[in-house]
Amino acid sequence: ELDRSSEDGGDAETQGGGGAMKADRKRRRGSAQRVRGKVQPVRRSSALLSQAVMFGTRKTWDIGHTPCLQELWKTDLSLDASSMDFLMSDGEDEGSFLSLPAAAFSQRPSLTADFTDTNTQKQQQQLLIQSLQDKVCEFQARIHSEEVARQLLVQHHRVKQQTFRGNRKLQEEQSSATCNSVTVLQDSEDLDCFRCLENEQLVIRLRTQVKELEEELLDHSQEVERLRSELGATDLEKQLERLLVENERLKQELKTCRSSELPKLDATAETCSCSCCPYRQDVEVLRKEVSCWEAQARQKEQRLAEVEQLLQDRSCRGEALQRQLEESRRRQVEVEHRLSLRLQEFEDELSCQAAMSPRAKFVSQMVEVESADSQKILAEMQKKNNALQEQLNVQRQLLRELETQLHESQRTCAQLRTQIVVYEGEMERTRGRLEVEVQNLEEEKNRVIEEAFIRAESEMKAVHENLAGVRMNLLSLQPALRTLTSDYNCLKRQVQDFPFMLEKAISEAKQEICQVINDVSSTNQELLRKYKREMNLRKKCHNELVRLKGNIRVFCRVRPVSQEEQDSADARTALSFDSDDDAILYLSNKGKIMTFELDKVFPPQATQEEVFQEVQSLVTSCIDGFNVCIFAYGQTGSGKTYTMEGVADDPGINQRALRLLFFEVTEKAPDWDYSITVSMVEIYNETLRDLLRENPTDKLDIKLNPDGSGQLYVPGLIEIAVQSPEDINKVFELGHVNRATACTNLNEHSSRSHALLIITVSGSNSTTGTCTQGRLNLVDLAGSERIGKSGAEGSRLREAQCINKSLSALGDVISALRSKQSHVPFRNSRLTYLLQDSLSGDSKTLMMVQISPLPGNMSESVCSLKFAQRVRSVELSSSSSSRRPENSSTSSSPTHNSVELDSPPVTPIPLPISRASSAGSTVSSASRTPSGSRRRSQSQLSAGRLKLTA
Ligand SMILES: Nc1ncnc2c1ncn2[C@@H]1O[C@H](COP(=O)(O)OP(=O)(O)OP(=O)(O)O)[C@@H](O)[C@H]1O
Repeated sequence: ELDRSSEDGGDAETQGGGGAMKADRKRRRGSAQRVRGKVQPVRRSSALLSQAVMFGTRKTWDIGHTPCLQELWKTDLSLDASSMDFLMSDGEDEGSFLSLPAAAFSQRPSLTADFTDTNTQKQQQQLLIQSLQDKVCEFQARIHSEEVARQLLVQHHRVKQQTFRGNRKLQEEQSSATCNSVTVLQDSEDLDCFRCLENEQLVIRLRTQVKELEEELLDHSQEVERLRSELGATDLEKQLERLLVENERLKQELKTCRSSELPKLDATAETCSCSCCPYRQDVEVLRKEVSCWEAQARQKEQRLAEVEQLLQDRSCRGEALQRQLEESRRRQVEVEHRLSLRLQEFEDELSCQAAMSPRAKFVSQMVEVESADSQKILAEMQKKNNALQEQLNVQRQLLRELETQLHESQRTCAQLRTQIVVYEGEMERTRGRLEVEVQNLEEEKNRVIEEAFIRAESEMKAVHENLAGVRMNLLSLQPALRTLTSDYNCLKRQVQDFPFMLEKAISEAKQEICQVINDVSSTNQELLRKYKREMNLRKKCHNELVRLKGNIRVFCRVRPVSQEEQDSADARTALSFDSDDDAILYLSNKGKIMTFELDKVFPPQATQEEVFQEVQSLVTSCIDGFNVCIFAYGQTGSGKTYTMEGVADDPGINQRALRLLFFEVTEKAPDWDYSITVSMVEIYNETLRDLLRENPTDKLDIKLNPDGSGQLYVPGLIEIAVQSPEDINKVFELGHVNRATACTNLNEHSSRSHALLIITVSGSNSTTGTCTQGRLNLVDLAGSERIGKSGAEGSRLREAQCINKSLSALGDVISALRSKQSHVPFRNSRLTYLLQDSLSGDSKTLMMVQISPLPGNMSESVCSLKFAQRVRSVELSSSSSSRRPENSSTSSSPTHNSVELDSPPVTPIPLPISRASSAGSTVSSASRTPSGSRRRSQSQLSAGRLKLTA
C-alpha cells in the first residue's frame, strides 16, 4: 500500500474534484516517506484497520452505551434531576456522560414488574438513544471544525512559505548581481540556504505527519459513526428488545394458560367435588403437575433475569473500553494541538528570519536545533501512536472476548427458549391429557348416571311389585296384627309392672343372699371350730400314739462287721435276732445267752432309711410343738456318728430329720408359717462350746431365763435360720470345721465329746392364730467305754471321767423321772442341764443304743444294753398338757414338779444300773413284761387309749 501510494504520487495532480484532495494527501504522504527514506513504515489507513478493527470499534460503541440503556430501562426511567440535566447538557463535560449518577440506577424493580410498562420504556429508550446520537454528532462536528481550522492554518503556513521563498529568491538575485567579488561569503550563504531548505522540508514532513494523524482520526470517527449507524447500539438493544418481547410473550402465554387451565381444573374439581367421585385424586395430581410447570417457568424467568444481568455486566466493561478510547482521542487532539502550536512558532520564526536577514545564520542554527527537537517530538508521537495501536489491539481482543460471551449468552438464550418451547409443549400435552381425562370423566359420569337411572327404574319396578305383595300381605296380616296389638298391650302392662316386680325380687334376693351369707358364715365358724378341734385331736392322737409307743423309746442298732474285722479271727458275731420279734436281741457273753427286749432292734443290714422311718414320728411331733431328744449311745466305734450324721451318700438322722421338717412345713404352708433355726454345740470335759461361732473355743454358760418363765437358755448361742437343705449342709460344714479347729485329732475328740444339733421349729397359724414352738435335740454322745478297760490316764482319764459323769447323770435324771422323785438332778452335768426342758414333762426321748457285733466288744455291748433297759423302764409324765398356751414358746413346764401323768401312774420296776448290768437274762426276762404290755397296749390303742402299766 505504501509503495503503491509512493508510486502513485506523480499521478495525483491529474485527478480532479473530490479525489484531488485525497490524491494530494497521498502525494504528500509519499513525498514525506521518500524524504524519510524507507526506515519507518507508517501504520495507518482504513484499509489497514481491516475487519477486526471495524468489529472492535462497533463493539466498543455497543458495550460502552448499552449498560446505561439497560439500567435506565430496568429502573423504569425514573431519572433524577441531575441525570436529566446531563442528558440535556451540550456534552461539554465528557466525563459526566460516562459517570451517570448512581442514583439514576439505584431503583431496579423486578423484570416481571417492568413488563407492564414496555411501551413507555421503549419511547424513553428511543429518546435516550436519540440524545446519545446527538451527543455523538456534536463530538464529530467539533472534531470536524477543528480539522477545518487546522487545514486553514496549514494553508496559511503554506502561503507564508511561498512568500518566504519568493523573497529569498529575490535576495539571491540581488546579491548575485551586486556582490560577485566575495566568493567565500557567497558559498556560505548557499550553505545557509540549503539548510533553510532542509528545515523547510522537515517542517513539511511534520505537517504531513500531522495531516496523517488528522486523517487517521477522521477515519476512526467515520468508522465509529458508520459502525454505530450499522450495528452500534442497535444490535444489543435489538437483542434485548427481542428478549423482552419474548419474555413478555411468554408471560402472557403463562397467564393465559393459568387463566385457561385453572378454571378448567376448578370446574373439574367443583364438578367432582363429591366424595364418591373416583377422579378427584387424578385432578389433584394434575393440579400438582400444573403447579410444578409453573414453578419451572418461574425458574426460567429467573434464569433470563440472570442472563440480562450478565449482559449488563458486559456492557459495563464495554463502557470502560469506550472511556479508554475517548481518552486516547483526547490525547491525540492534545498532541495535534501542540504540534500545531510548534508549527506556528516555526513559521513565525521563519517569517522573522525572512524579515531580518542579518540574523539568517542564527535562525538557520535555531532551525537546526529545532529540527532536532522536531525529530524528537516526532519520535515521541510515533511512540504514542504505537502505544495507542497496542491499546487498540487490546481493546479489540477484549471486544472479541465480549463477543464470544455475547455469543454464549445468545446460545443460552436459545437454549432457554428451546426449553420454554419444550415446557410449552409439555404444558400443551398436559392440557390435552387433562382435556381428555375430563372428557372421559364426563363420559363416565354420564354412563354411570344412565346405569343408575336404569337400575333405579328396575328397582322401582321391583319395589312397586313388592309393595303390591306387601299390601296383599297387610290385608291378610291385619287379624294377626290385632292379636299382636293386644299381646303388645298386655306385655306393655307387664313391662310397666316390671320395675316393681324387679325391685321386689331384688329385695327378696338380697334377703336370701344375706341369709345365705349368714348361714355360710356360721357354717364357716362351725367348720373352723371343728377344724381347730380336729387339729387338736389329731395332735393329741399323734401325741398319744407317740406316748403309747413310749415317751422314752429305746432302739438298738447293731453295726455291721467291717471288712477288716471280717478278715480277723474274731469275726464271728455273738449276737442273734428273733425272727418273730424285732424287739428281741440275744447276746452270747461268756457262755451265757442274754436276752434284751427293746422297742426296736435294727440288725446290721438295716438301712439309714429304715432307721429314720422309725424315728420320723418323733420328728413331726416337734412341728406340733413338742420337745424331742434323740440320743445315740454306745461305745466308741459302735456307729453313733454313722447313725446320726451318716455319710455324704447316705445321710443319717440329722439331715433326714431336717429335710422331713422342711417337707412338713412346706405342706402346711398355706395355713402355717414356720421358721426353722439350727444351733450346734459341743460338750467336752463338761465345757459347752458353740460350734457355729467364729471362735468356737469360747465357753458358753447355761442360765435361767430372766423373763421369769423358769426356762433355761444359753446366752450368746448362735441360731442360724435355715430355709433349704442346702442351708443345712452349710451349717453342718461350718460346725465340722469349727469342731476340727478346736481339737488336734478330730476322731478322738469326737469320741470324747457330746455333739448336739438343736433344731427349733416355730410356727404360727394365720387362720386360728395358734403358735407353736418345738425343739428337736439330736445328740451324738461320747463313747461309753469303761475307764478300767481303756486304761486311760491323765487327760484321757479326765475325759473318760467327764464322759462317764455326764452319762451317769443322764441315767440318774431318767431314773429320777421314772421314780417321780421330787428332785431330778438335771444340774449334775452340762448335758442334762442343757436338755432339761427336752427331757421333762411331755417331751419325747429316743435312745439309739449302738452296739458292736464283735465278741470282743460284748462286755461293752452288755453295759450299753443294760443302760438302755434302764432308760426304757422310765415313763415320762404326760399329765402336763402338751398344749402350751398360745404365744408360748415352750412346750412343757420347765421343771419336773409340774409334770403330771396323763395316764394312770406307771409303776416301773426299779432297776439299778449295777444290778441290771449283772442281772443277765433275769433282768431281761423281768423287763420283757412291760415291753410286751406296751406292745399289746399299742395294739389296743384304737379301742380306748389304754393306760399302760409297767
Ligand atoms: N450301720 C452301719 N453300716 C455301715 N457301717 C457302719 C455302720 N455303723 C457304723 N459303721 C462304720 O463303723 C465305723 C465306726 O462308726 P462310728 O464312727 O459312727 O462310730 P462311733 O460310735 O461314732 O465312734 P466314736 O464314738 O469314736 O465317734 C465307721 O467306719 C462307720 O462307717
